[in-house]
Amino acid sequence: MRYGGATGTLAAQDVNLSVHQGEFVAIVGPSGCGKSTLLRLVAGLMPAASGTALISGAAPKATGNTGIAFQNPSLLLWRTVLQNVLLPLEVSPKHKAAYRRDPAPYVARAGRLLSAVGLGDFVDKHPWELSGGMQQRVNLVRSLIHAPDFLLLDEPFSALDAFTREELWLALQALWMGARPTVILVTHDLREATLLADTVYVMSPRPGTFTAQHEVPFARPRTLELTFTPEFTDVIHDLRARVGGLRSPIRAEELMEAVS
Ligand SMILES: Nc1ncnc2c1ncn2[C@@H]1O[C@H](COP(=O)(O)OP(=O)(O)OP(=O)(O)O)[C@@H](O)[C@H]1O
Repeated sequence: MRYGGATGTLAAQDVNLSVHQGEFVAIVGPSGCGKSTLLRLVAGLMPAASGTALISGAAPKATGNTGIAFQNPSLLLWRTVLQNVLLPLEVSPKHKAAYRRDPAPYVARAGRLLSAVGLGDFVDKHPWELSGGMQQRVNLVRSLIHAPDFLLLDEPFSALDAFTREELWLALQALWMGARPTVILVTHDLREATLLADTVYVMSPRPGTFTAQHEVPFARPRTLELTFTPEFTDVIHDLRARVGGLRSPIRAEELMEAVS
């Protein structure tokens, strides 16, 4: 994928990824390496300069039952929280007819999901009345409202405090174990990737390509306690070495000189 024409930024190159139905994949890598670009291609939001993304053998848009929660919540300011969450149902080929006929079961599901993420009292608020972390939770719920078969998540927990984030990890794990959607999660958090994923892929700096693939060996359901065990931290250290070796270093001394 290249942005801005033939001489523009080459964001991702030679990216080959096969995800099995029901698999949970996490993608980690240094900032700006092309992770979000890959998700946009898989979501069918833009065409690749070369190569293809296929979901069950078809172009991404044709599948119609994908849930997307990207980094910036992009909620519609004039709609309430509930109306924002219900938005995918207005366009989902699988659900829009049933939703128009009888919205009540969908509204009930939205209410349950919002309560589950601690937003039960905010259904009638507008996005500008919410904190950044609350908006991110609405964004996540919106991606789940139509019970997607395929879920694309781009740092969906990044604006949350550590405790809420951990709770939502467990909620997402429970949801995945129940409904078994296929998930691609982009994250900077190696603990999050290792807790949630079957397979963690490491991306190189831009132009991004996969440099390592790590199968996570732990049985589910995985607990937060697991993340503090030596076996788990061994995996984190291994991933950290692979990602850390790829990052462009931040030079603390130069930074201090520059600001002084
Ligand atoms: N719309 C765009 N137009 C031009 N260049 C872009 C655009 N979007 C992304 N890029 C460039 O493509 C490269 C990859 O960006 P991308 O957002 O995919 O990275 P990322 O790995 O998701 O980064 P981060 O982890 O910091 O969110 C970056 O160099 C970025 O500047």
